[in-house]
Amino acid sequence: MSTQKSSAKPAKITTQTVVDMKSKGEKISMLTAYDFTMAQIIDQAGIEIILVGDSASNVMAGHETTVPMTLEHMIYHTSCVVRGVDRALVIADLPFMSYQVTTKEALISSGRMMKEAGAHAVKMEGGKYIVDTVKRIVDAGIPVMGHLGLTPQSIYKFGTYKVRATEDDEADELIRDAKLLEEAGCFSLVLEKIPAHLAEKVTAELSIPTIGIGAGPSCDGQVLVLHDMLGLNKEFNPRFLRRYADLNSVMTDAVQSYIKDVKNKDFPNKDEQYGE
Ligand SMILES: Nc1nc(=O)c2c([nH]1)NC[C@@H]1CN(c3ccc(C(=O)N[C@@H](CCC(=O)O)C(=O)O)cc3)CN21
Ligand SMILES: CC(C)C(=O)C(=O)O
Ligand SMILES: [Mg+2]
Repeated sequence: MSTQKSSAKPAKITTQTVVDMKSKGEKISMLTAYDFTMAQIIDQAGIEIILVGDSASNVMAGHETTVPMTLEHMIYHTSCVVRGVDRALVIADLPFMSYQVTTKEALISSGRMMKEAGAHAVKMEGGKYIVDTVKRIVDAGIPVMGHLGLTPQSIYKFGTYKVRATEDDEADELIRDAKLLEEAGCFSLVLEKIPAHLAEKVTAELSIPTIGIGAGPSCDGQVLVLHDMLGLNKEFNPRFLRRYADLNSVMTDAVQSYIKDVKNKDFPNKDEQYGE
């Protein structure tokens, strides 16, 4: 009989774990979460990385873009997620304008995310112009995930959410940025909505893992917004999205059954009330 306890939990996932997964050729799974309950479910389901995305701006707060998201709100969402997590690596997006103005501000924002929220790492969008900032944050002991390609915080600069780096000069710039971010100390890199062959090239040229969203199958891992892949969200239909459930219909049916039972006086019944 094995001496290993069958109830033993897998080792906690660290940034080194995900870097090692790339060398072993094991794919990395990542999903977003913004609250305790959802984080607990996906952590227990076995997800390796939970991203507290600034997509909370869209999914939680109902904004059109991620631009209005604040550091205070990201700290709140991240602290909720951290309380639900036992083994996954929790990475928090730094919101727009909490890291771009000065390196000092980026350090303060990252430090608050670690100390007040309990994040294990931070993520920030951008290439060349943030590499010095990334270096300082990594030097301070905070792991950083990069994010290139479609960078939603720059939507007002680009004007669309179209696929990025389809032209050679843009693709070359993305490859240069990816290498700079790796040299600056990023432990991993999100590639969003870029051609699959470009993501394949970046993935082959880097020793840190790439996590793709709309970046094809060659990335070392994949990420989706939880509410999108659960089918909670009916309006968002990009080509890269695969829905694994239709929770919108499940919830609508449940709520309509409840309304019907209340109207028909079928709820509550004898067992669902108190006698005294
Ligand atoms: N719910 C949700 N899911 C996400 O994946 C997500 C967010 N919110 N918010 C932050 C960013 C924004 N992201 C986006 C936004 C739009 C497209 C997109 O493909 N939109 C259109 C095409 C737009 C165009 O071609 O101009 C589409 O076809 O769905 C993709 C990723 C990814 N992130
Ligand atoms: C889509 C992922 C990569 C993200 O940045 C977010 O959810 O905010
Ligand atoms: Mg984001």
